[in-house]
This record gives sequence, structure tokens and C-alpha cells, in this order.
Amino acid sequence: MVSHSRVSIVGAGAVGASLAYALMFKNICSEILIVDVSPDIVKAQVLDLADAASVSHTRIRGATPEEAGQTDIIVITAGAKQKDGEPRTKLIQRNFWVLKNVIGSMQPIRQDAVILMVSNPVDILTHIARKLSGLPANQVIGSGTYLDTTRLCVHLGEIFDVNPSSINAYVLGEHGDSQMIAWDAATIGGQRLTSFPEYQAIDKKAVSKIVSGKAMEIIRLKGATFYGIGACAADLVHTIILNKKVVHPVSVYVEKYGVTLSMPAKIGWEGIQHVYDVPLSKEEEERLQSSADALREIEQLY
Ligand SMILES: NC(=O)C1=CN([C@@H]2O[C@H](COP(=O)(O)OP(=O)(O)OC[C@H]3O[C@@H](n4cnc5c(N)ncnc54)[C@H](O)[C@@H]3O)[C@@H](O)[C@H]2O)C=CC1
Ligand SMILES: CC(=O)C(=O)O
Repeated sequence: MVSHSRVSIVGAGAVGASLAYALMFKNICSEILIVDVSPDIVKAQVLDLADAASVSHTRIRGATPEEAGQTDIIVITAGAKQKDGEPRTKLIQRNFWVLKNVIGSMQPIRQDAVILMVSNPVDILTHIARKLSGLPANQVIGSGTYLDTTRLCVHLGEIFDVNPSSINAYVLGEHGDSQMIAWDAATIGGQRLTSFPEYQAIDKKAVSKIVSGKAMEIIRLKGATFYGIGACAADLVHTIILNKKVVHPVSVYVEKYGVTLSMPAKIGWEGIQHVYDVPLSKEEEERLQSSADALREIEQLY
């Protein structure tokens, strides 16, 4: 069994359970600890997941916040979710207090732990988690625009008739309304997306709207999103546990913008190992700057 492999999931609702489910079938964790403010939720999720765990051979159990603070990777999925029509940023009033409670109850947090923030608004909460935990910036990561980037690649995969995993394209900035697509740097097979005949026919505003609006479309139809983020967060945990040094767009403090937002980053054991500066067109750089400004306005209140 690899080291760095005890993972806690704090918040055992739909997102936490989907993550646990996706993670246990990767067979990379020595143990998954489930924590929630509701003992009934913990009991129910562990009972249900344990049936799946018996097939995957991953140990899963309920735990206290103090135990979670001693695991290698702490994933925070606790908190309120958006209602239909509600922007993620509106959740900050409720989820600030949830996060304060979660971080406080896990103290003393292991100094070499990596925190993966998933609850919304994820960029602001990643900034707050860093401040409250006192951990170095590279050890506090937000899932950020990894999910939006996945959504973009799925959509582009249909347009270009290629597997989404073969598309190198990023959604950057806020995991929210001000996010932007880095079209200029996008490639398929090393060829710039902008050079393909199909690119000329793309309505970029419409694609942007589809990608940034996908969460709300799902929320309107079934009340919440959880499988997509469950898979993305499990992949991030996998990348950390195996020190894979894979590049994903995640939320991290970026010196250049003076704020916590998503840029592509190399991820491994100690969390973020490097943040890449994507070559953007002038218009794209302005969009990313506005996204940073929008986030800074809220971030500076915390
Ligand atoms: N970053 C992303 O891409 C995504 C983020 N989310 C966010 O994930 C969060 C969770 O969503 P769901 O699981 O659907 O909600 P949910 O309502 O199903 O679960 C939330 C869980 O948090 C628990 N909780 C509340 N306060 C707590 C505390 N102090 N300590 C421990 N547990 C606590 C609740 O008891 C509940 O079980 C929301 O903020 C949502 O917006 C959801 C989808 C994607
Ligand atoms: C809810 C959310 O943040 C998402 O699905 O993107």
C-alpha cells in the first residue's frame, strides 16, 4: 500500500458520499474516514458505502473531526448548497461559519496534511481555509475550475469528435459566474484549437454559457450536482496520493493576481508543486483579471 493514503471526507452529504464512492474504487487509500455534524448521516453513509467497500477492499469508517485532522488528505465537502437561481458566492455567509467550525474542530491539524476544499464558494473558502488552518498555501487546494474544465472538454469533444481527455483546454479564474475560457492556448494533438475549421463556427459566448451554466441546469432538474465533482475530487486525491505530478486547473493563491483562483497547477504529495502561467490573448487576460477582481472584492472581507 502506498504512503500518504489516509483520506478524510468532512461533510457526508451527496458530494462527500459521491467522492467516497469514486475514491474507494481506485483502491489507493489505506482508509477513508467519514465525518459529519450529523451522526445519523455518518452512520447511514458508512453502512451503505461499506457494502461497496467490501467489493473494492477499501476500509471506510466514521470518525471524529480530531481524527480527520491527522489524515494525509482532508477533503472538505461540508456546507450549504445552492438553490435554483442562487449564485455560489451567496453561500459565503452560511459556509464561512461551517468552515470555521470544521477547521476549529480538527485542530491541531497535521502540519504536512493537504486540505482539498470543495464546498462553495470554493475559491473564497480555499482562501479562508488557508488562513484558518495556518498551512502553507501549496497545501491548501480548491477543486476550482477542474469541474468546469471537464465540462468544457466534454462539450468540445462533441464538436471536434475527439475524446475529451485528448483536449488540452482550460477554464480559469472563479469556479463561478466570472470564469473564463482560455481559447487561445487550447490544443488537440498539439494543434491549436483556433487553427481548426470547426473553431471558426463555434459561438464562444454560447459555449461559455453552457459550461458555466451546467451546474444550474443540473440543480434545476435534480436539486444538486455530485457525480461530476465526486469524480474530479477523487482524481485530485489520486494525483496527490501517488505524487503523480499531473497538471489540473485548481484553486490556489496566485501571486500574479494577488487572490485565490484557478490556474493550471502541477499536483503531488505536498499539494501544489508549480502554477503555470497560461499564454492568453489580451481580451482573455482582461477577462481573467476581472474574475480576479470579482473574487478579491469578496476575499478581502475575510
Ligand atoms: N466545488 C464544486 O465544484 C462543487 C461544490 N459543491 C458544494 O459542495 C457542498 C456540499 O454539497 P452537497 O453534498 O450536495 O450538500 P448536502 O446538503 O448533501 O451535504 C452537506 C453536508 O454537510 C454537513 N455539514 C454541515 N455543517 C457541517 C459541519 N460543521 N461539520 C461537518 N459536516 C457538516 C451536513 O450535515 C451535510 O451532510 C456545497 O457547498 C456545494 O455547493 C457541490 C458540487 C460541486
Ligand atoms: C454546484 C457546483 O459548484 C457545480 O456543480 O459546479
